[in-house]
Amino acid sequence: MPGYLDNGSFGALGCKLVTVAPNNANLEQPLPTINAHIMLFDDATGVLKAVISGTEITQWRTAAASAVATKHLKPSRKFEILAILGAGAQGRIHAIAFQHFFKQVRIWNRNRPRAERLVSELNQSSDSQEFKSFGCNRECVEGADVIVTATFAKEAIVQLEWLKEGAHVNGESRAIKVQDGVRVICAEKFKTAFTSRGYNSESFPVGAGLTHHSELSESIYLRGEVYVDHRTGAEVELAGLKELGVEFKGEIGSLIAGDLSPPPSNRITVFQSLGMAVEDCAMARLVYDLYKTA
Ligand SMILES: NC(=O)C1=CN([C@@H]2O[C@H](COP(=O)(O)OP(=O)(O)OC[C@H]3O[C@@H](n4cnc5c(N)ncnc54)[C@H](OP(=O)(O)O)[C@@H]3O)[C@@H](O)[C@H]2O)C=CC1
Ligand SMILES: O=C([O-])C1=[NH+]CCC1
Repeated sequence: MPGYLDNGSFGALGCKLVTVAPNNANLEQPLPTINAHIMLFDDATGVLKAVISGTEITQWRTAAASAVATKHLKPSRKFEILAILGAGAQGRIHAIAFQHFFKQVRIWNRNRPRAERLVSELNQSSDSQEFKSFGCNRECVEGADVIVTATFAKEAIVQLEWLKEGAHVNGESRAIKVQDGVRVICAEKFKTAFTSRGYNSESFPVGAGLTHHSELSESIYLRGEVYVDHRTGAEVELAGLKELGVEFKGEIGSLIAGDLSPPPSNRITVFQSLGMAVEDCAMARLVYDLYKTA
């Protein structure tokens, strides 16, 4: 993921290399599923300045982007309940980052003991918020003001009729349309991981029109007001949604810049996050500057 932040005093030129290996969580000694490194270059000379671990940066900057999207899409709403689907790395960091704006944080995970472990960890470190694990995704979502989906589910795990009026959803998983003929060459050991995500050929994953509509039901995208982080990326990576007739209302950056107004507060809103390289570049630059002044 190459990126360039064109800013005189806070410029950053970088490239993140990121791998996704969903089976890492099942290892005897579990490893993060998403591992990353960021190469940070001098933005004037192009000289390499640092190679920075990007695993935690990816976790935090993704939750930060969702928080900013939530704030700008729902500027006047008072929140009480947050529902997080997925108790992996993203679920955990979203809970930590969002907790102060909610009275109750609900966490659902396909494998419930993992949600219970996370809830127990979070309750120990907080005395004001209530963290609660849920065994049923519907119960977790119903009544929530804000929902975060952070799983590798290939079927919808949130339905439109479960959402209350004015709810906001941060969808982390990409809705990928793999184009016909596209092939990703991957190591033998990752084949199981791809199979478990719905790809089913010897040469993984073969596109052949495969549409991965991610975690939200199509009706949520069709009835909600859908915003993205990066329109150009969304046109490609969310091509399957566009074909369904989903309209991307705009980028979160345009709301922040004041070029767009937030939708009426009673509308269901969706931030479909793709992840942007400039987010990683900005974070790498911050880390680098802190390191140099420490
Ligand atoms: N938009 C962005 O910028 C970014 C998006 N992401 C996305 O966020 C998501 C989570 O990533 P991360 O937290 O790092 O991954 P983790 O491996 O740490 O967590 C994965 C989570 O997904 C759950 N899960 C896996 N398969 C399924 C399934 N078929 N149905 C329901 N739940 C499932 C796991 O549950 P269990 O414990 O039961 O296995 C676990 O809760 C991924 O889709 C990833 O691509 C990640 C980084 C950046
Ligand atoms: O933006 C990102 O780094 C990622 N998005 C999905 C997996 C990793």
